[in-house]
Amino acid sequence: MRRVTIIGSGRTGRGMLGELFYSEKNFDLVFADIDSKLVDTLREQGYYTVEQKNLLTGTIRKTRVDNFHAVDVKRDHAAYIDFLAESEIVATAVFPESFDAVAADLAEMVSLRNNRHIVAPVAVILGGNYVGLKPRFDTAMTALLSEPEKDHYNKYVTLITSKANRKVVYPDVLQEDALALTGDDKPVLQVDNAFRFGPDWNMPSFFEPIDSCELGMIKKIWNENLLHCSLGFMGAYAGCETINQIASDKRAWELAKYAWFEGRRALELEYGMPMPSDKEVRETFEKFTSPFFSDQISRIVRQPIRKLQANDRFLGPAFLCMKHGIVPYFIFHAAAYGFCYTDETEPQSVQIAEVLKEKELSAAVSTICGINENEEKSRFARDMITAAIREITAGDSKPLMRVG
Ligand SMILES: NC(=O)c1ccc[n+]([C@@H]2O[C@H](COP(=O)([O-])OP(=O)(O)OC[C@H]3O[C@@H](n4cnc5c(N)ncnc54)[C@H](O)[C@@H]3O)[C@@H](O)[C@H]2O)c1
Ligand SMILES: O=P(O)(O)OC[C@@H](O)[C@@H](O)[C@H](O)[C@H](O)CO
Repeated sequence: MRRVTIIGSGRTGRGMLGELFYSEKNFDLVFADIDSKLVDTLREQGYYTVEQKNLLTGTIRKTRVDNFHAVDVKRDHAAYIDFLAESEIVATAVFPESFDAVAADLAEMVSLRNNRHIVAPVAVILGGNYVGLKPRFDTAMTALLSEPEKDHYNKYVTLITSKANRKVVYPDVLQEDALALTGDDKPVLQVDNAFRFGPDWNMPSFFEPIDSCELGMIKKIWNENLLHCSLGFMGAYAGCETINQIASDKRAWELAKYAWFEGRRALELEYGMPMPSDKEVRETFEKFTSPFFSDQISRIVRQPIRKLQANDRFLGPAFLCMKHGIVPYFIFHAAAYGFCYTDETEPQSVQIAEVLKEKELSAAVSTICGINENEEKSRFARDMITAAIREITAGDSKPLMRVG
C-alpha cells in the first residue's frame, strides 16, 4: 500500500485531499492534526462523509471515507514523524500561522529518513492560500537541517506547490456524522510539475501537473479570492451570514465585480490571463448566489489581518494594478470594509478594532496592513484605504475608529 500523510485534517485536509486520495483506492491514509479532540473523533468514528455539490445544478455526489489512521501531532509525535518518514506523499492543509511548526516537523521527517537511510523519494504537496509557498517552506526547513540532512533533502525530498480550490465548509444542517463536510465539485488538484519519482511512478489520477503552480496561486488568490473576500468583507459589514445573501445585493455585487475586474486587468497585463468573459461573469454570479450551498461569511473573512497583507488578495493585485498604471480604486474600497465591522468571535477582527481605537486612522491602516511607509505606492495604498473607510462609515451611529 502506498502511504499519504495529510498534515492539517480540517476542511481542506479531509474534504478535498482526504477524499481525493481515498478515492484513488490504493493509498494508506494518515490524518495528522494538532487538535486532539478532532484526532480522537476521527479514531472513534472511523469514517466521515464528503458531499460534493454542483453549485449550478445542485447535483450531489457523496463519498464515505474510512479505513484511515489519525495521529495527534503533539501527543503521538514519534508515531507522527514515523508516518511522515514512511510516506510516499505528504500533503499539507494548514494556515500560514502554522507553516513554521509544520516545516519543523518536515525537517524532523528528513532527519529520520536520513538516519534510516531511506532512499525512496517523497513528494511534499504544499497547500494553503499563500503566494510563495515553496520558498517559504524551503527556507524554514533548510534552516533546521544539518549538512548531511540537507544532502538527503536535496536528493530525495521534493516540495510541490499545489492549488487546492475546492470550497469546503461544514454542513449547515447538523448531521449524524460529526465529521461531515460539504464542498463544490472540484475533482482535480493542480500541482507543480516537478516530481522526482522514477518513470514508472503511478501519479494519482486527480493530480494535474502544471509548469508553474506558484504562478497559478497568484492567479487564484489575486483573482478568485479577491472577489470572494470583497463580497465577504461587504457581507460582514452588512451583517449577512452567507455569501448568497451579499452576492444577491446588486450594489455589493457590482462593487466586488469592479474590484475583481481591476485585479484581472492587472493579471492580464502582467501574465496574459484574459479578462473574464460574459459567461464566466454570469456563472461566477450564479455560483455565489447558488441556493444549493451555504458558504459562511465568517469562513470567507477569517483572519482578516492575514488577508490585508501586502502579498495577499487585496494589496497583492492592488500593487500589480499600480505597476501597470491602473488605479485600484475598487480593490481599496473592498479592503476598507475589512476595517468597518467587528466580529467578537474572530481574534484578528477584534485586533483590528483595538488598533483603530488606539491609533489615528491612517496609522492604524499602516499597522494592520504592514505598510512600508518609505514606499510611495504603499503610502498611496494606505491613504486610499483610509479614505474609503471614512466614506463607508460616514454617518454611522457608532464609529469603530477614533474620531479626529
Ligand atoms: N476550506 C476551504 O475551502 C479552502 C480552500 C482552499 C484552500 N484552503 C486553505 O487550506 C488551509 C486550511 O484551511 P481549512 O479551511 O481546511 O482550515 P481548517 O481550520 O478547517 O483546518 C486546518 C487544520 O489544521 C490544523 N492544524 C493547525 N496547525 C497545525 C499543525 N501545526 N500541524 C497539524 N495540523 C495543524 C487545525 O487544527 C485544523 O484542523 C488554509 O491555508 C486555507 O487558506 C481552504
Ligand atoms: O482560506 P482563506 O481564509 O485564505 O480564504 C477563504 C476563502 O476565500 C477560500 O478558502 C476559498 O474558499 C478557497 O480558496 C477556494 O477557492
